[in-house]
Amino acid sequence: MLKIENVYKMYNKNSIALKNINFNVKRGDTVGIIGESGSGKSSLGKLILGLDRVTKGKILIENKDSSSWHKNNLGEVSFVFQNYKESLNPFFTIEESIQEIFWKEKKRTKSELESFLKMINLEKIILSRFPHELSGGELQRIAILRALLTDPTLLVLDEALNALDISNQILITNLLKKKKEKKAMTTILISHDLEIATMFCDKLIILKEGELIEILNSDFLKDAKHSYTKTLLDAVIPLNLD
Ligand SMILES: Nc1ncnc2c1ncn2[C@@H]1O[C@H](COP(=O)(O)OP(=O)(O)OP(=O)(O)O)[C@@H](O)[C@H]1O
Repeated sequence: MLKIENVYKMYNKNSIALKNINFNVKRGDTVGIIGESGSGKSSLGKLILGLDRVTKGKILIENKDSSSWHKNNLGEVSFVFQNYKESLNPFFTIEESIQEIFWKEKKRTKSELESFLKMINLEKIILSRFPHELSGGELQRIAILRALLTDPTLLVLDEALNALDISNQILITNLLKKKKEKKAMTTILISHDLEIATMFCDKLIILKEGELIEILNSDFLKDAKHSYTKTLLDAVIPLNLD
């Protein structure tokens, strides 16, 4: 469903954020984009979402250019960015922010809203609160819930699990897995947290200084060839047991 072909991104003459990136993602796959700070992860995420233009190359979603795809299929692409705190209107209660998702449809009942909150381990009391009255982890779960309620075909999560404690990370990844199975939702998880990425993703795209240095199947992490990938993986999984 997603094809990244010879993609380059330059913000100015002297800095190349992405160099010749090539990979494909199948419908329903969960792919992690991994790399250290400044390696180009968010740049790639924005290009996939059609929020920014490639300098060279092509990004196709369902064979349509990513920049036009999301305009024609509004609602099918969803994302949660690292600045999730700004993703909610500060003047809306959490109830209003969730109802906003259904502006084209009938408003959801209180008990439906409560069951949505239950899925992300939040109490109904949250509904009447404003974003500034929630913790970072609570806000992040609301941002993910809102993204999922749009029923996306493609979900891009940019460092969207990092304010969650481990039990909520597991809860959210299980919720995402269910959605993936039910709707064949494709998920791109941008993260520097290799542990969560190896747990959750089918495939890992490793970026270093704007270059794709390795594509790894999560079931075969031991096949990592690049020394940088091995060092990264060694920090979370002892690979040298055999
Ligand atoms: N709008 C922009 N204008 C100019 N340079 C940019 C812009 N956005 C990103 N860059 C530069 O492009 C490079 C890649 O940035 P990017 O945000 O994609 O990295 P990242 O891997 O997501 O980093 P982090 O993990 O810190 O969020 C960096 O050198 C960054 O300074």
